[in-house]
Amino acid sequence: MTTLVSLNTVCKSFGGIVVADHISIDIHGGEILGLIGPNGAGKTSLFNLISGLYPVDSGTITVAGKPLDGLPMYQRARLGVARTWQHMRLFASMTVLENILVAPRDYPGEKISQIIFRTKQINSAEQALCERAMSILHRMNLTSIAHSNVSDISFGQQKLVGLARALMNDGDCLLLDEPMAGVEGNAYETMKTIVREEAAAGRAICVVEHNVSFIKDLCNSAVFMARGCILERGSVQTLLSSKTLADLYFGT
Ligand SMILES: Nc1ncnc2c1ncn2[C@@H]1O[C@H](COP(=O)(O)OP(=O)(O)OP(=O)(O)O)[C@@H](O)[C@H]1O
Repeated sequence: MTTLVSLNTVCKSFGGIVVADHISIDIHGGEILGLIGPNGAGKTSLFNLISGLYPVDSGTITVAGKPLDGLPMYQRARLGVARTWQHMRLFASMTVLENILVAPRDYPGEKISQIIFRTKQINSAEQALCERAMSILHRMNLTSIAHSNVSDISFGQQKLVGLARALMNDGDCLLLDEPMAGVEGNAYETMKTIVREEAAAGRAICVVEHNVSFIKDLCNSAVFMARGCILERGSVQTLLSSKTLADLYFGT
């Protein structure tokens, strides 16, 4: 198995709050790794460090062998780091399709010289992006709402749009931050299917999720975090059958 995402002794503190304390994790292509732990454990912070929202204090992160150190978010996205957000961050006044089209890895026509001299290529690249976005929506059974305003669709559909936007990156690393929170019914099943398909396509996927049955269903293994530390890595079943970890997680 190829290691696609690698964190090596990553540390990060905000003042006195330690969110990452010498974190080392490898995620292989095709793997779905669950990241579980109580509120405030540092799970989302880890995603923020990988995606470049915050710089690490020390340690290294590589994706497909390329170091991300010091790179801003957009350059990490270009290297194949894609993520969803706990609070979706969709553009409320835009359509579903427009929300997805903001997120390819490269935009055609970013340079003024291309816009002037290569209009045809830009048009066909934009057409290809549009087709790609529609094919992702098709996989999610959402083509009928492609032109709906994103604020007019259901919460579960909005969560899927957040995932669709991340999939536009087509990268090696997919970070899913609480994809199932508030999602039920068809959207829940679709989310599971798509995440499985993306792993089967060889991506390294990490899921932060409090929905334990989703994690049990989907993840090959899981990491248990608390107070910025990894306490244990193993199967979800094993982690949750540990009384110490269950006590920490559920506060029982
Ligand atoms: N930018 C920041 N500045 C200061 N403190 C922060 C910052 N980001 C996160 N924290 C703190 O770091 C700790 C870990 O937060 P984080 O969101 O990573 O936890 P989490 O495990 O994802 O929790 P939850 O399951 O509730 O989403 C929390 O105490 C949080 O308040």
